[in-house]
Amino acid sequence: MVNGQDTTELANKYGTPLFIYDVNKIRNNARAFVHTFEKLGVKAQVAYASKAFSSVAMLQVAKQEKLSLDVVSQGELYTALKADFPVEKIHMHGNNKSAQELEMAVSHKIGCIVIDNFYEIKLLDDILANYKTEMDVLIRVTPGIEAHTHDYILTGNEDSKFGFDLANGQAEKALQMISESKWIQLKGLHCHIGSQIFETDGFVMAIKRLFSTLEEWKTRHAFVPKVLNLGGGFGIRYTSEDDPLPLSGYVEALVSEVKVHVNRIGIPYPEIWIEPGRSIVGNTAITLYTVGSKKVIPGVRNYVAVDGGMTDNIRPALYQAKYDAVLANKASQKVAETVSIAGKCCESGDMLIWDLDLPTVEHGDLLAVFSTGAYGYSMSSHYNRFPKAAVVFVENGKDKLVIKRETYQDLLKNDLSYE
Ligand SMILES: Cc1ncc(COP(=O)(O)O)c(C=O)c1O
Ligand SMILES: N[C@@H](CCCC[NH3+])C(=O)O
Repeated sequence: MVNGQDTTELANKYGTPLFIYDVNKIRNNARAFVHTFEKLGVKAQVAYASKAFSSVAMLQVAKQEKLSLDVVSQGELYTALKADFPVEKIHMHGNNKSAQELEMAVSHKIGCIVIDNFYEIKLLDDILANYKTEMDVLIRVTPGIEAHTHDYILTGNEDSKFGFDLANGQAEKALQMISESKWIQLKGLHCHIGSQIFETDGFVMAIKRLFSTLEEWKTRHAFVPKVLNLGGGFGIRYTSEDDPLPLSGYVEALVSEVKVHVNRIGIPYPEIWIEPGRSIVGNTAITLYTVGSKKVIPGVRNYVAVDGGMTDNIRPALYQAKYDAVLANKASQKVAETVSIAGKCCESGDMLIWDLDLPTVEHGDLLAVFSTGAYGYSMSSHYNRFPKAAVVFVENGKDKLVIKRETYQDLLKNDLSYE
């Protein structure tokens, strides 16, 4: 069941593979962040990192929950505009923002641009001069933190494609360049150390480094931040190996560490912004698949293949990410075998789960994979020309289709004949 709905009926109604989101859970996650800041009396913005899962319906929910929004491309911004998201609450990221992306952000008067590199400072300044308008920005810095997570989702280390390094003085150079601009208004600093992080030590260490820089900048440049954006990255539970904090725990750790340093260096408490993606949507969805073929290699492994795979969930192939699953139509039956779940792409690496204990698996069973709400649909592809899956929202026991399953016509809509 998902929020009172029988998943086997949803599979009949919408087909598989199918993403099913529990919208009440999305709202609860969003509120856990917002309410904790309110309880602690800290002015904050909780910006949903829409890269985790962006669609018009999802951004409408984020808007209803009074969240802000992090976008990293024109496509994500376009989706936000179509969802009628309040523009002043949209923040734009990107390590290679194009002139068109920046112009779109400027012409729609979005709330803030997170500056990532020197090239972008010049580009943005020229665009703003052209539009004769100002824009609030944050400088994205890399504090030199090696958070405990997969190398591919580390972002706050010195050797990173993102942001300005604090230690080698590049961030300070960016501050100087920006202060010479008539149009760019520096509000503060941004830092995101990585994703799927469980311990608070990495965040605490990053805040320490930010404040040792801010202490120097206060003396050297009389710079006092109005905003500190501490990014996202809060870990969630995929399998029993994961032990995340409650969402409030991450916020409490950030807020109290900032308090220590604000008092130490004698500046007013800044607004705290965060950018959670995974922790808002990750544990709110399952993916339903239909079981097809089974290959038993005696003494080696039992492969069970489903009607999706790396095209709707690249995370196991890309980061060796682990997932848990059950047979939705046999949820109360006893475990009878250990199987490995294969996708249907023409790739040996297209495996969703290794060594999963299930009841006897048969053709036509429904496999429900848990915690697929973040970076599943949003990272899906058309490899082997598989149409993208459908997405259903369930709220208060009612289901609603929010992204249609792609058709073969959709797949070919940009193909032109060469005859
Ligand atoms: C700048 C930035 N903000 C926010 C996020 C969201 O991270 P998560 O989904 O782990 O909360 C990411 C992704 O890692 C990111 O790169
Ligand atoms: N896409 C990654 C996380 C990186 C997110 C953006 N910086 C994941 O699935 O875990």
